[in-house]
Amino acid sequence: MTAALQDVPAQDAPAAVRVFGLRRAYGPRVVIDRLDLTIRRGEFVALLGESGCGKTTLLRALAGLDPIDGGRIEAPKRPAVVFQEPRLLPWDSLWRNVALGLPAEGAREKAAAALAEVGLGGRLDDWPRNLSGGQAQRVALARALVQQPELLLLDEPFAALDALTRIRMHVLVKDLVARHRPGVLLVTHDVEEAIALADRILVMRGGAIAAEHRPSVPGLPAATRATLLAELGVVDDLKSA
Ligand SMILES: Nc1ncnc2c1ncn2[C@@H]1O[C@H](COP(=O)(O)OP(=O)(O)OP(=O)(O)O)[C@@H](O)[C@H]1O
Repeated sequence: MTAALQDVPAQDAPAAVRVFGLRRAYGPRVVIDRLDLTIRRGEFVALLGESGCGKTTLLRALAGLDPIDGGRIEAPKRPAVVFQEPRLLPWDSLWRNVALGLPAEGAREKAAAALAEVGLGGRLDDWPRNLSGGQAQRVALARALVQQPELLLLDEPFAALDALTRIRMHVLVKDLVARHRPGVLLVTHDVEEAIALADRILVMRGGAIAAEHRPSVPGLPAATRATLLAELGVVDDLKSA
């Protein structure tokens, strides 16, 4: 990821992923249906939607973890993924967990730099069992970032953390994304989290992107908690939100 990208407005940045007419079905049940989506480098996109609407299915398809049944996904590079659970290998030290999949030469140095970026620079030779939930998630983030991804996929990575740790992680992730400029797709159930982090909030319904909000662009409709809750069907209409 180049420093020059810092200066490129998000709408002109190269695409981290483009999705055209995506379709994914489990047997007769069509979960994703003609879904289009572009995420640009440096753009932080949050994906909200009712439970079971297909958010994780979309993320796993983008990650290349599951097959697709139609349409096209164009990503210049393999995306990195952080899940709700850190998924660290208990028998490997922290630096080896981060360096997993890197060429051996320079792996420890790269892992050390990534761990330093998430505030765990002194813990290279420590073990996953000695970490708190928040620290383990930091290692998972370091493991994703060390790949220098152009697209970072986050599947409810903060959902299992306590409220204060979650806020600390928000600050950290925002900072890391500002520095490395991957495109980000964050799947979350947390409307406040989406508003706090995202440049663009997408609402998924009926297998596709049903609505889009931009919390921070002056002159455009604000993505407020109320509009998003109404969009998600949590409240009946905007007046009662
Ligand atoms: N491997 C599978 N086989 C069959 N059906 C599946 C499979 N995985 C997911 N589904 C179904 O596909 C639909 C979408 O699931 P998915 O996990 O993508 O939703 P989600 O929006 O991420 O849900 P949540 O917010 O609860 O995590 C659900 O109805 C689910 O039951």
